[in-house]
Amino acid sequence: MFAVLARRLKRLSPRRRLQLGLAGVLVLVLLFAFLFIRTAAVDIDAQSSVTLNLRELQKMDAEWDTAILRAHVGPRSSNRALTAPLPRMRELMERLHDALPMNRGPAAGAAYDRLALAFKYKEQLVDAFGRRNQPLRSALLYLPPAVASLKTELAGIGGALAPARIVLRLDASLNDLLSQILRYNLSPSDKLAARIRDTLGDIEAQEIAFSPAIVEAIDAIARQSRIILVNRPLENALETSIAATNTGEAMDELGRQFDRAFDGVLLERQRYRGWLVAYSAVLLALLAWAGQRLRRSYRIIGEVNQRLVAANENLEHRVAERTAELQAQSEQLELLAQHDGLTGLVNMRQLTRLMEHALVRSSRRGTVVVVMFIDLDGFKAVNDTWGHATGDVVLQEVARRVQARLRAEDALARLGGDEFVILLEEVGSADGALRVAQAALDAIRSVDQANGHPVVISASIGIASVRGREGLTHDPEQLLAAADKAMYQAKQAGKGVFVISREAEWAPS
Ligand SMILES: Nc1nc2c(ncn2[C@@H]2O[C@H](COP(=O)(O)OP(=O)(O)OP(=O)(O)O)[C@@H](O)[C@H]2O)c(=O)[nH]1
Repeated sequence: MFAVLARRLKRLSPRRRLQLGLAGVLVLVLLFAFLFIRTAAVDIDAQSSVTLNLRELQKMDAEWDTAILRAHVGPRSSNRALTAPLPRMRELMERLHDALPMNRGPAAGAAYDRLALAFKYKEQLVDAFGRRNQPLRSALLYLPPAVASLKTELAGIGGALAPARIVLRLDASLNDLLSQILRYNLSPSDKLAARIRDTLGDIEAQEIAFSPAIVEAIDAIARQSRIILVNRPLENALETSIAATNTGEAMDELGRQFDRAFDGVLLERQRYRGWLVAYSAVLLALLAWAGQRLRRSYRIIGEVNQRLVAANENLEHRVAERTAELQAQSEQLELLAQHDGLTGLVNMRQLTRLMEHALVRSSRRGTVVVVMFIDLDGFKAVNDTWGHATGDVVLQEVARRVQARLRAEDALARLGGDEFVILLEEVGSADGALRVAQAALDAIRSVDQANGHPVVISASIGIASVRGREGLTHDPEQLLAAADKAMYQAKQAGKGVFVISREAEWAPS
């Protein structure tokens, strides 16, 4: 699969590959961020806060129950003890409500709703309980001392005015009432209530025999007794209902739901941690693979680079060789361009250049430049008799022998065919020039055989010269033309001689 992927990637343009690479890196980073956030997404503080709130609520609820019990059985009533915890409990309920989103699913919400309903109901019941408890506590506190006080009164002046039988009966009824009320307070029942009512009726029936003060005391005792009769069972019923609200169980359920949610989050975090470890391992493997590819690429680049350097050195070597060859060829061409191929003498082009330089030098130094135009005599006959090859040998031999008679600084050129030119510089006198002409003539005449064939040749030589500044007024063509003209005169004079141009100039003797 990797190979197929790599092949497909290779087919893409570099720009597209770069875009894909960047997108890949982005996906890897996002995936890493997602996994990391999932593993870190456990707010331990929030969880602790929920647990603490719930515990505090449970504690306050238990204390509330204790306060209710105290109000129920205790001697005094305290409505404040029943209502004081309510604001804090409401606040805790609010906090738990705010923490509900930490749960997933509807179970925690339902448990919270049940608890809220139970609390609301319990609050109403406690409110009603408080309203009943107040007069009941007062009556219960009132009754024993009131009965004792009345009894004392009956034993004193208040009883002295009434018949002793009635006083005794009222005293006994009061004793019954007190014990019945106390029993009723502990365990109310309809039967006991009926007996208390009977006792009360009996007591009230005897009022007529007593003073108004005693009547008033009896009425007050009867009133308080009836309050106890009415409120005791109601209060008991309210307390039973309060106990039945079962807020404790509702809180336990809500606590279980929160614990389950927290456990779920913890499990999820462990699962994502596992994913994160696996992801990191894959990422490391990818990085190792990329590193290996990179190393391989560098190695290939290094090898290619070495080969390029070697090829470059080879190329430089070949270029140097080729340049040297071209240089040699160029020099050869230059040589060919300046020399006559048959005799190796300088040609017309080079002769012209040599003459230009010689004329400049003579004008500067005031010396004489001499040009001798040589045309062979009888050469055609050699060609015609012995062939062109033999004619060539004659030309080469003429060149060699004339050259041998000249100074190193003198020049001998072949213009073509059987025409040669001698260039002399710094010629002291006309005699000197004539000696050279004679030597050349002798050298040419000395060629008497070629290729084993007998040959007879001579030469007609025309001599021209120019001196000092005059040289500047002459160019090579003029000087050569003057020599050529003189050579023509030599031909006309019968060949085998040399003629000096009439314009020739010589150094003053
Ligand atoms: N072998 C040979 N012959 C050449 C060459 N160049 C020219 N020739 C021949 O040289 C001869 C020159 O002719 P001419 O100068 O009239 O011959 P000549 O017998 O010396 O006659 P004059 O100059 O009138 O005395 C011709 O036959 C040309 O064909 C060459 O390079 N080699």
